[in-house]
Amino acid sequence: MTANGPQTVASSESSGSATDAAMTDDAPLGSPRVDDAVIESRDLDVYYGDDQALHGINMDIPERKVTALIGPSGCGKSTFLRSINRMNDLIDIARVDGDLYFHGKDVYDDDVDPVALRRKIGMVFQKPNPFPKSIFDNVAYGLRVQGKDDGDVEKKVRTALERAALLDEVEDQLDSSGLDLSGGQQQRLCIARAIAPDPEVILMDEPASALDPVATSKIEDLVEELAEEYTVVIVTHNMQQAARISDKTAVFLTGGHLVEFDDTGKIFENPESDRVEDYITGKFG
Ligand SMILES: Nc1ncnc2c1ncn2[C@@H]1O[C@H](COP(=O)(O)OP(=O)(O)OP(=O)(O)O)[C@@H](O)[C@H]1O
Repeated sequence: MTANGPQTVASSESSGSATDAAMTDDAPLGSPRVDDAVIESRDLDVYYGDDQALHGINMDIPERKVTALIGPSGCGKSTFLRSINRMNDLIDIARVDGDLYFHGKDVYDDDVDPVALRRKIGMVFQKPNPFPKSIFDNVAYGLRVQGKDDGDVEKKVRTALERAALLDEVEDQLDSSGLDLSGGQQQRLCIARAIAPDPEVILMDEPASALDPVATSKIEDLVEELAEEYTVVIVTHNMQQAARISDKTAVFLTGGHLVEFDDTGKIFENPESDRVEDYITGKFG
């Protein structure tokens, strides 16, 4: 990853239609654009009915790094996350304007199949939500939908469980219900389910907030390991967690504005924005 200096713009062949919006007054401080971006958001607005939840979001998400989205409740972190793999399509009143590129292709183009997109950009939710099926069948689910044959499924299920740091704990009980696992194990099962179809990006919406400290620490270790193979975007309320595990941090503030986006060390040690500093130091939010 090559970060640009504050308020600078790297040329991006993959998003030739994008404007230099990062240079406008609304541009976030820091480095909204990076050279090895896999996801590029350009002037992204999201509305729920008449209410605008996100305003002109410009952000490049680097490949195989952890990008954390932080900010006070209701500032639009989850909305932005759901925009990336079009989960907002499932909310009737949600509407998206602007551009969201994945490898240079706008995911909102008419010819993009959202289901295929979500195989490339998987998601893990706040509350572990295994299907009422066996551990094996939970992880195999997406592969079977893709029509993989049984031998392939078996191998990929084991690989996914291993990558999710769960295989050792469940190897002898793959036929038991996923619902019988502990909360932390269930969340790792959901991570295995998300990575089994071989996505490139994993979106995580507060994946550890329902877990105890030990389970949280396992998920944090796992997130860092996953970034060796996947691009990870994680929403968290926990600033220490963002500081510990992410490479880049985006700070959203009230009203749905991205105020600052930069290397995590910079955001936490020397943010450009006074509002971000106040938020980080707990003066509000
Ligand atoms: N399904 C929805 N229908 C209508 N409004 C919504 C919907 N989801 C979110 N919103 C509104 O959009 C704004 C942003 O919400 P969002 O959940 O994205 O924020 P957030 O930063 O993730 O909050 P939190 O940290 O509390 O999860 C809020 O005003 C919220 O009320």
